[in-house]
Amino acid sequence: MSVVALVPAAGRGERLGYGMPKALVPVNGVPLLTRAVQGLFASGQVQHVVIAAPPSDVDLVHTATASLAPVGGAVHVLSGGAERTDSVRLALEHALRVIPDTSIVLVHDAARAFTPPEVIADVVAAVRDGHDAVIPVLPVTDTIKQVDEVGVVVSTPDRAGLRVVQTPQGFRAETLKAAYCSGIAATDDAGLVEKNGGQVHTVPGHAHAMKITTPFDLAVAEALFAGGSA
Ligand SMILES: Nc1ccn([C@@H]2O[C@H](COP(=O)(O)OP(=O)(O)OP(=O)(O)O)[C@@H](O)[C@H]2O)c(=O)n1
Ligand SMILES: C[C@](O)(CO)[C@H](O)COP(=O)(O)O
Repeated sequence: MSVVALVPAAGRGERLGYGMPKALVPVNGVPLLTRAVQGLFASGQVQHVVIAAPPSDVDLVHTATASLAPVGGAVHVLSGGAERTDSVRLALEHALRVIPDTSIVLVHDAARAFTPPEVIADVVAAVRDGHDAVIPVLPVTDTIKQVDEVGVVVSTPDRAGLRVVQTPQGFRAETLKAAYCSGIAATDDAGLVEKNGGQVHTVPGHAHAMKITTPFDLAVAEALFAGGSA
């Protein structure tokens, strides 16, 4: 039975503004996507990685990542979609078609390139333990306000019950397939499972699993990972 990681990597990276697709942006010489795939395989739990690549760079991504797979595993590359959810859907369909023994599916943003392999292994372990859907989370450290359309505060939710959500998000393959067949929308994959009536379990995330979104995030990553690792 295979653990397959889907890696949505087709975003344009407009908020980063680097002038190339964000997944290909190097941090200290190594592209974010390469780092993300290396982390998945370093967890020791993942056999196959399916990358939804920027449509203009499918061949380049294939060449850059093919050799990262361990013996018995493989990296698959396809063209991503217009939105993140389209990219994940395409990668999931590909995985279920070409890797028939897929039992556990991870969905992991290329933009979370520095996620520690231990977090990835913890997510897989929790799915193996019987949870249908598992997400890594961190506590919220700022006070959060809900505001209306003109910026006036409406309420202050109790942050004790709030969590920041990271990836990889892990699923029983059948659970994720059912969620994507439901036709509902959400900003993360576990949100689809939740809206489809499923239960989502949490495990501790890690600060290094931050999503590289802005130039500030990139500068933090370059400083933290200068010379290899923090
Ligand atoms: N059509 C898309 C959009 C996003 N992603 C991926 O989803 C992850 C999370 O998206 P985000 O960090 O928001 O990336 P971008 O969409 O590239 O960012 P921006 O909104 O700034 O353009 C990234 O790994 C990104 O490559 C994708 O595969 N396909
Ligand atoms: C999946 C995700 O990374 C969890 O935090 C996040 O929802 C992706 O957000 P995006 O900015 O819409 O890509």
